[in-house]
Amino acid sequence: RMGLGLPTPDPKPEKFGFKLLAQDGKARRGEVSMPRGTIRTPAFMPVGTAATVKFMYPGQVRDLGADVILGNTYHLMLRPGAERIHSLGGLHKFANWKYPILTDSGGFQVMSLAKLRKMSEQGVEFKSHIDGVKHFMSPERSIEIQCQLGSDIQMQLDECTRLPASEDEIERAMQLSLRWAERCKIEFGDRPGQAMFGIVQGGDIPRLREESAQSLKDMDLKGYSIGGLAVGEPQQVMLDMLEVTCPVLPEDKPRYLMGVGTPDDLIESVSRGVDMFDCVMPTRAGRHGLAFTRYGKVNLKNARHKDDHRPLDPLSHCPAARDYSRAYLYHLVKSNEALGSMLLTWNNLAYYQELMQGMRDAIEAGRFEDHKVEVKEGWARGDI
Ligand SMILES: CNc1nc2c(CC[C@H]3O[C@@H](OC)[C@H](O)[C@@H]3O)c3nc(N)[nH]c(=O)c3cc2[nH]1
Repeated sequence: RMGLGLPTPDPKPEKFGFKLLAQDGKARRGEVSMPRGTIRTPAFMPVGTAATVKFMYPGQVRDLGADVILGNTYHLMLRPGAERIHSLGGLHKFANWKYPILTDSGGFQVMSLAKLRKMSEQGVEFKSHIDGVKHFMSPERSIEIQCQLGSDIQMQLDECTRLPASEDEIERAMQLSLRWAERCKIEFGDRPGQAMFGIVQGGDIPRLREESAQSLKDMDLKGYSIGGLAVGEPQQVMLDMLEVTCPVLPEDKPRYLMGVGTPDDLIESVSRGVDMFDCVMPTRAGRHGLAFTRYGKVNLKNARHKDDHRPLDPLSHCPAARDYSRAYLYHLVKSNEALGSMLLTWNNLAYYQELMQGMRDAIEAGRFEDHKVEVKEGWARGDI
């Protein structure tokens, strides 16, 4: 891959596992291994919601250093359908991505996208936002769908509370999610090469975060997601909840912060003990003319780039950052040309993977805090 450290191809691991390779303060360098491959952590997982990382070829995503991508149960069960993907050989074959895939359980999307929902202890009845067809999503059904997709890392069905919310509301949803985690664990059963992660809830209430994390730890799961964050709360609240949650979670299991985040979110969360991340930010921002670089953000919709012959970043490994002028990118974005979305998505995913590689190297070298300062100074310096 483009100058990004190749993972040492260890013999095909039969079982899902996590190895902690180095620590620097609370920052962790590790490896999540499974039959389809190894995830180098801290890891950023590009989002491929509808079985595609938008405007990217799978090989391109891989060449940037992505060890794993995301799929989404809610979207794929509605279209093209989990049974259809299963009969076509599963999601890896369908999307031509032979490496690990992590799928979300659909809980988040049911609450944010579906219409006419009816929640109960049993599960959630909802109507598709695409064609209005009625569906029922239970913990068991979510795991069944993720198994039909062939997902390597599966999520429990949970209820993610939006913030701000009352303590009672947060507690109710957190307790329900714990009961659903138990049911998902039973449904998932014994699959040595795959994992099902529990999802810590508890909103912005430390007591509830600790209770959720401790209860999930007692279930002895293969990995732990931290949910219910990046739902509108200030960054400091999110970081405070990480300070409360990570110390309760087992050291020897991966921790995945869902839906996060900006480059600053990533570096601050790694320094508080998070291993895995997913976010639509780099891909969605790319489609809206926004470039992430080592010099900070560059908004290619801004007329100040009209005559700027400089590339986004001459030091980047990525052709999108090196071989095209800002003036040209401005022109593509203003003309709503597909190549604009393609090049900015490519640049942004390249930057996110470079950011993660830099953190992995810094933790191994025991210089994470210094590295954090250097990276933030680069953003502050602004444009080259
Ligand atoms: C953006 N902030 C955020 N996203 C979140 C997601 C969806 C991520 C999933 O949603 C899609 O991106 C929006 C991708 O497919 C991704 O896998 C969550 N999913 C579950 N099950 N539980 C949560 O508590 C949760 C919290 C989130 N906070």
